[in-house]
Amino acid sequence: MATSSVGPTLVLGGARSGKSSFAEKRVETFGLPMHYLATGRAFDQEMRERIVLHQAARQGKGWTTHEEPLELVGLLRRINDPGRAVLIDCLTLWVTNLMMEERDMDAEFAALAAFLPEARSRLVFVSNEVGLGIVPDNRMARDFRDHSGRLHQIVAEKSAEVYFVAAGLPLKMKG
Ligand SMILES: Nc1nc2c(ncn2[C@@H]2O[C@H](COP(=O)(O)OP(=O)(O)OP(=O)(O)O)[C@@H](O)[C@H]2O)c(=O)[nH]1
Repeated sequence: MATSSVGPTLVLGGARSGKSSFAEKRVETFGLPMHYLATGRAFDQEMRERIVLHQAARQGKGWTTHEEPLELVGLLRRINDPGRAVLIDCLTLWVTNLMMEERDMDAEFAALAAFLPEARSRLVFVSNEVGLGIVPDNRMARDFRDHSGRLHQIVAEKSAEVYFVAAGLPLKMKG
């Protein structure tokens, strides 16, 4: 089975850094049917409003939306096709959701790492860089920071391109 000749892209950045819109524009340049894989969950009114705004921003631009908070690898496998671009927004919320469900993080990350070399779709992952501040004072936040950092290293190692976005400006770190 043919794999995409272009490896994944990873786009990291802080909250409201512009990482998602940079990633969306990147996907639009591929000239492929565009799939948006949302890992976010509308757990409160604020998040519901944010999601509605994101959906409105994508409206009419040819995106197909998939909502999958947990089974990221399963969905990526189901829509795996060299004629598609898939934007995964975002890994951070996937980590949050896995932690809430007390999933085996090592097993989940290993499954993603195993899938990436077989990926046929053109993949762009978005994630929050959460490790730059002071050490969080509670265990769960420290675990979240550590899981996110580990996952970023795994995905970056398998990616063809890695960007860091700050203040709307992308810095290319790999590729
Ligand atoms: N369930 C669901 N979630 C969505 C949808 N569209 C966007 N989202 C989620 O909204 C999240 C982004 O929310 P924001 O808080 O506005 O983004 P941000 O990280 O602060 O901002 P940027 O730095 O610009 O990315 C993404 O991680 C998605 O998972 C959708 O159609 N359905």
